[in-house]
Amino acid sequence: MSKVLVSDPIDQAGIDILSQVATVDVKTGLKPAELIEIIGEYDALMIRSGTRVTQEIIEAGTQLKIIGRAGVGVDNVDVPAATRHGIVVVNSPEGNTIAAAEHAIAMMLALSRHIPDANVSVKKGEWDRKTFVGAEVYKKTLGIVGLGKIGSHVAAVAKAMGMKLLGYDPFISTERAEQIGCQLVDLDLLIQQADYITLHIPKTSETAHLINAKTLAKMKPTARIINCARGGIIDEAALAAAIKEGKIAGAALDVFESEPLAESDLRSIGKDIILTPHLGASTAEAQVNVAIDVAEQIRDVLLGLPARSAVNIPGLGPDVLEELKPYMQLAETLGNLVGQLAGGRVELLNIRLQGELATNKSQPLVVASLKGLLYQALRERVNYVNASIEAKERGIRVIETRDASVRDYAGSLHLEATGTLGTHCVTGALLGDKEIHLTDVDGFPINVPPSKYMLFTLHRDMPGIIGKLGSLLGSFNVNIASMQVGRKIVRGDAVMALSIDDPLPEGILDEITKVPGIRDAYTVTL
Ligand SMILES: NC(=O)c1ccc[n+]([C@@H]2O[C@H](COP(=O)([O-])OP(=O)(O)OC[C@H]3O[C@@H](n4cnc5c(N)ncnc54)[C@H](O)[C@@H]3O)[C@@H](O)[C@H]2O)c1
Ligand SMILES: O=C(O)CC[C@@H](O)C(=O)O
Repeated sequence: MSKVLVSDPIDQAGIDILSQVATVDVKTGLKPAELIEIIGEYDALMIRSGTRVTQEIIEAGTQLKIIGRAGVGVDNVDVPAATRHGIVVVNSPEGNTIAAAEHAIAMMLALSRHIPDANVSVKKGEWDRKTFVGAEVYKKTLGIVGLGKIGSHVAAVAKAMGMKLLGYDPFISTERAEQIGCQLVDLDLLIQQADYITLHIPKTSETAHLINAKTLAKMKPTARIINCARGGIIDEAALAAAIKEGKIAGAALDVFESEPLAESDLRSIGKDIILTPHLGASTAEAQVNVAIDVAEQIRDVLLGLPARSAVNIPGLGPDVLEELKPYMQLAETLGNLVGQLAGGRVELLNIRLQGELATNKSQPLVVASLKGLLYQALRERVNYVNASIEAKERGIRVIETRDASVRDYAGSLHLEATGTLGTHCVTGALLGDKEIHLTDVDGFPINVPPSKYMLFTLHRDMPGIIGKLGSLLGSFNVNIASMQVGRKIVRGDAVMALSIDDPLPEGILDEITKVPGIRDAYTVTL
């Protein structure tokens, strides 16, 4: 049975799902060295934002197949290192969207009305109504930086409260911004005009210290800024100074450059700053959502199925996966077959998407073909995550082409592998949308489903040859399950495709090629 380590607090709903397929150990608060020591036993690691999954941990996780982040941000995982090791990294892109958006709105209102400090004051026995005079958000301008999932929900709620919306997001269109009800502007204008600024962007090299002493100096003295996205997008020292010097009116922060927040000037600011300990996703609902979302993906991957939100499998979102799943299996089978026919070291793989497949996304099919091609060399170590990297490292060049005019089948895939021992090609299609059929081998038309053990011969189409091959196989106790000949012209060259019940015994291939008329023979295991 597989083993899963849960190293941050995760809702029980997720643990229950994992327990269906694995032994689950919940060990929270581990130090990096403790995690390194035990990670080698586990097939999967499930985390929230508390565990930092470094390259060292990934290298120690020799059995790891998947890292599941119960949340959105994967900045606490070394994703490139996971990719190099063929480990799938999944997240829950939408499970905590509402929770994070509502936290940002709550922060904005709490900051405007000084609710946290007023609450503390009353609890201390005071009745001070002067100190806590606030500001309304109605008719004020909210500048939203990042109009993705959370930013869009913040926009909808803020609009309903009568706020005017400005948005900055270089990756969305004006039309999308209009749909959200935001006027798309550049960052400078947003910073200068907004009464409230809320950040909903990832932390990247471009967004690190996006809000700094210079940008803070351009804000209105009455402006308030909210960060429920990622620590480090705001320069904390510059922010503390700007509030203390009255350059801006206040800030509400849920995330920090370093978490937990250590000694910081931010703590010494009174009612004009609100600090929460990374609570954006901490609602009962969001924790159930993300735990279920990620646990289901870990379960699926441990069962050998694909994950729907893998961040390091390019182009393989749930919609694409649903549509292409049967074709991915076809691509993998053809890759495996053509790799074995080519033998030696493959240097070039030509992938042609034919018929209706020509209009589909090609990247997942390329990845699946490469996974199949590399299977003989790498076995279980190659997967959808690292197939492209492994191929690149082996110097395998990939060419993709499309031909919508091929209409023999609704959609078909043609793979041609050129290597040190020559060139071979195979074509396959799906029958009834599911069943894989080989429809061409080395240019000869056939129509056979692939089987685990197969034998292909290239021979002259002449009387008696099938009988001779059958007798030879019989003398080695090899049972033929099915056989088909593909030829272009009568008594010309032909291909024979045989499904056999067991692997071919050692030495028999040489005997087969000695049969008069048989030029070549290949055995494959699929
Ligand atoms: N505080 C929390 O607990 C909590 C919870 C959930 C998410 N988050 C964080 O919130 C952020 C937003 O999450 P989301 O789900 O909305 O992500 P998302 O991917 O849906 O949206 C992010 C948006 O930012 C935009 N963007 C990227 N780089 C930008 C840049 N340089 N300038 C302006 N816009 C840029 C993207 O185009 C995208 O539209 C992430 O950092 C996520 O980790 C925090
Ligand atoms: O795990 C958490 O509570 C925080 C999650 C949040 O930062 C996220 O990116 O989804």
